[in-house]
This record gives sequence, C-alpha cells and structure tokens, in this order.
Amino acid sequence: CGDHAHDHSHEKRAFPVTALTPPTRALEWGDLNIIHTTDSHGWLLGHQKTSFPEPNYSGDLGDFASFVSHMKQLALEKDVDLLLVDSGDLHDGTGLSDGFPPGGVDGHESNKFLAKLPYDLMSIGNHELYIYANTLDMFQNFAPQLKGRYLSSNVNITVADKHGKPQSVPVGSRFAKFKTRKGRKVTSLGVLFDFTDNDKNTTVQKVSDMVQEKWFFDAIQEEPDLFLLVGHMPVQRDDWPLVFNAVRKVHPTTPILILGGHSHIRDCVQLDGRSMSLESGRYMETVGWMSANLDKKGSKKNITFSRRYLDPNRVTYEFHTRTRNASFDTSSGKSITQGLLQLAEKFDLNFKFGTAPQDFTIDRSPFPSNSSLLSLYAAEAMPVALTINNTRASIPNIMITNSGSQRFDVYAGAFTKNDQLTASPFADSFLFIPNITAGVAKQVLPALNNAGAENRKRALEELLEGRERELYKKGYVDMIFRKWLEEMDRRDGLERRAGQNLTLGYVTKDSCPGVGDDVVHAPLPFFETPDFIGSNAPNVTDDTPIDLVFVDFIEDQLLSILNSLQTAKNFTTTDVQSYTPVLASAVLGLFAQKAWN
Ligand SMILES: Nc1ccn([C@@H]2O[C@H](COP(=O)(O)O)[C@@H](O)[C@H]2O)c(=O)n1
Repeated sequence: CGDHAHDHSHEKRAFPVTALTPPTRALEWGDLNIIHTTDSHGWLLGHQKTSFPEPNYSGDLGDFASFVSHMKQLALEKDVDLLLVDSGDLHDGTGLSDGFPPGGVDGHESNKFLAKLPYDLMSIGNHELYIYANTLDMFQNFAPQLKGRYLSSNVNITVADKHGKPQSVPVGSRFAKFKTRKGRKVTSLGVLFDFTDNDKNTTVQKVSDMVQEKWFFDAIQEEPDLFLLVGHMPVQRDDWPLVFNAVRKVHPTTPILILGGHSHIRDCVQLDGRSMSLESGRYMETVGWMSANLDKKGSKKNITFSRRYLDPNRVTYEFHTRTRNASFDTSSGKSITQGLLQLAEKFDLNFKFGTAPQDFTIDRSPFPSNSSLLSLYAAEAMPVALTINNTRASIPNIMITNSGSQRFDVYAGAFTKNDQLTASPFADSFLFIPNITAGVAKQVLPALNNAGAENRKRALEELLEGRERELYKKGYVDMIFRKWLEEMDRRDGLERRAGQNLTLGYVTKDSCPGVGDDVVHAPLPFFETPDFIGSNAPNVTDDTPIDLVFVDFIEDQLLSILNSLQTAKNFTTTDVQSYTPVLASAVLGLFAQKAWN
C-alpha cells in the first residue's frame, strides 16, 4: 500500500491501525452525481474490529459527513450536481440504534445523527415498520427534518387526527419534486417492496396498486429532467420494472435513475439505455456512487453512466477527495463522531459480558461447527440463557429460532453490549407449547428446513413463487445475500485468497459495464447454512412430553409445520405461552456472562 494507506490514525477514537488498500481509480464524475447509502441498520460508528474485512468499513458517520462535504466542494468546483440519497432500514443492527434504555424508542437517538447529513432524499425501509412506535417516531420526529424529502410512496401510518379519529396518512411524502443546484428538475418517489410483516396501524400498499393511483399518475405527468426513484427494494427480481414501465409509458426517453436496497448486496442493472439502477450493500460496508452525463431532452441516445462501490474508510474518502489525514476532518464530521461516541457511552455499549475465546461466524464457518455462530447460539447460548430463573428449566425442551435472527459475526476478544446487539439485534420474545411429544417435536426443525431447502433448490429466478414468495414479503432476503456471497467465493475465491496478496472483502459481479468495486479484494470463504436452527434434542423417548420453544418471529411458520406433522390436535396461537422474559437480543450476553468469564 502507498503511504496514504498507513496514514489513517485518528485521535477521535480507537481506530484500526491495519493498513488498508487504497483505491487506484478516480471516480468518474458526470453532470449529475449521486452518493448512495442503504440498509445502514445503525452502523454509524463504523466497523471497529481489526480482522479483515472489517477495517475496510471502519469509517464512521462523522468521516462520511466530512467525505460528503469535500465531495460537495468538488462538485462546486466542477460545476456539476451532487445528490445524497438513502434507501432505508435505519433501525435494527447495532447498540447505537437498539441499545436504548427502557422507555426509549429504537433508532430515535442514532437517527438524529443521520439527520445532520445533507441528505437530498431518503426512503422508508421494512425495519422502520416492524414496531409501530418506531414508525411513529419516523413520522413525528425524523421525516419532518427532511422537509418533504423523506419518501414513503406506498407506506402509511394510522394516527389520531385532531378530533381523535384514526386516519391513515403517509409516513413521509408520497413524492418530491425539486430542482438541483444546477437547476435540473427532479421528480422522486420512495417505494417499499410488497412487505407484509409490518405492525398494526401501518400500511404497505402493493407496488402494483401504487402505480394505478391517481396521485401517482398526476405526479409523473409533468416531464422533469430526470426521475430519481429511491426505494427499499432490490434492483433485480422485484417490482422496480412496474414503476419504471409506468413512468416509461408516459416519458419514453426521460432519464430514470433508481437507487434500491433491502437485499444487502452490491448490484447494478440497466433497464434501458437511458436508465441505471444501483444497490449499495448494507451496514455501512458500501457507499454507492452513480454518475450520469445527461443529454438534451428528447434525445434517444444511450446515456453515459458510471457506478462504483466504495469501501467506507478514511483511506477511500481521502483518496477521492484529494485530502490527507490532517485536512480531511470537517468540524461537523468531528462533532458527529464525538456525539456518537457520547451516545455509545450513554447506552453503556462498552459493557463487557465476557471474552469470546475465538471468532464465531455466520457464513464463513461450516454448520454445524465449533466456529459457527449459528451453532453457538442454537446449541449452547439459547439453552443457557432461556432457562435462567425459569420454572420450566427442568422440563426437557427443543428451542428453535430463525438463522436470520443472527445478523453479524462475533469476534474473539471482549464481548460487549454493542457486540451482543450487532450479532443479535432483534428484541423478539420466546414462546412455547407444552406437552408436545418428543417424537413430534424432533421433526419440527428438519421439517422447517426441508421446506426452506426445497425452495432453495429452485433457480433464483423462481424466488418469488409459492412459500418463498410469502417469506420474501415478510422481509426474508437472506437467501439473496447468501447466494451473492456464495457466487463470489465459488467464482475464484480459492485462487484469490491464495495467490494475489489481496485483502478480504467484497468481489462484485453485477450487470453493468466495467468493474464496480473501488478496491480489488479476495472474497470470504462461504458455507451454506440452514434457514432455521435449534438446540440439540433431549435424550428422551419419543412419547415423552416436552416443551417446544420458539422465537415469536417464526410463530406462523412453526404452527403450520407442527400441524402438518401430526393430526392429534390443530395448534393455534391460543396454545402458545410465553417461555421467558429473556429477549432474543439478550441471549448471547447472558450466555457470555456464564461461559466466557
Ligand atoms: N423481529 C425481527 C425482524 C427481522 N428479523 C430477521 O430480519 C430479516 C429481515 O431483515 P432485512 O434487513 O433483510 O430486511 C427477516 O427475514 C428475519 O430474518 C428477525 O429475525 N426478527
């Protein structure tokens, strides 16, 4: 690496001193440029672990704010437009969003820092809708700060009107029309995929219905210089074509720029020669870049676009803004970092539960194995944590959860409250059905996984079919992310890791021309994992009545599988009881206190 790569120490916080590979290619600027984030899930202090690929993503939101500010200055010097856009999922993922004290609201504090950035447009994600209080907070406190640019074209919240009567209103704005600094007229929408697992008193309209609405038709009638369609929806194999075609029907040649999200991958596709769609990963592991050279109205020629996936760290940021460590930080950037560190302290995120003896990974370890986080959670942590102070502890049980509940690897060393919440952020409850015979209970986990596996065998193109379609609508896209990781490993993972002195990171192959990744990496090893994981079955005879324990997030699926496995009784929600007050997000901490001290 060049000298630049080593010059990234930071007096603001403990910063990984690992040498990072700097980019080698300048960004291609057009006359309209976009910096894109999506699925940040609370990762605002960046990735702080020192083993690769984590240092690639070590830039925090303060660093990002400084980067944006320098890029805005470059845009002024080049006399071009630069917009900042986000595609949603601000909640659920780290202690900054989820480590709030009792009585708080998820994301309320962390979102205040995002609101300090000069976002031109943001759109709502499914994680803003699992819990009504979070949606209400977005409606009352977050959206107003975006002044009409927080978009929820097909998402409503029900609130009391001034007479106390319930009314369903958009969480943000249905659409936005504005002019860029260079005077370009932009029409924007903010679309969420057909999500069905949203909380009561929030509404998600199907995309196919949204494009039939009169407001939609009216909003797209006038021809802008470009349509900027933002949304929490993957850029491939989802409903963007419905929105794209509806616009194209009225405006056959107007440039359409799409910024998507949700499946956590880096992806790009062009629906025609005058359009580009970009998706920029997850967890602040990617900052997306799109540029376009817009030509005259009515032109039918292909537009020249570029796209790039940046690794968000100070080396990347300094390279592209032609700054050095001493000149990079802006006062606003520094105060955002400071504020986030204070929030981490206020939420006690450095509280240490124990010391993890080794790394435990989700996709990088075989399942089951001693280094699999899924094995650790299911076979060791749940049985310990869920039976603490539990009167049912002595009754044999099987405990089941969804593997998607584990969101991030655990690294060797201090295991803190923040590590607990990054690995397992969801405050899901554990339920149980008593007196299920062991013979039946033992079949539930394999049956859940077989249903998943059958669907996995299908081609990805058939993803939106049958049972998988239902899961997809509930927000289940782990499969797409895993397939993406698997493909990059299968392509040339072994060779890249062995030979070329490359650091670990994402290796993207998308459908747009040229190379998308800003820095060349070797991909991580990948292993298949099941959709559902469970504790080891107890050593009892098949006719022994046991407790069937499961996380509430999978209640519907579990009941339907249980009813398919036996005919003695049709189990419904009335047969389900609370097993423990311990939440899914607390399991690893409780386990660590017992096992890792
Ligand atoms: N209460 C919850 C909510 C979500 N999950 C898991 O997250 C997945 C959706 O997250 P995306 O970032 O992909 O939108 C969902 O499929 C579940 O795996 C959960 O476990 N509990």
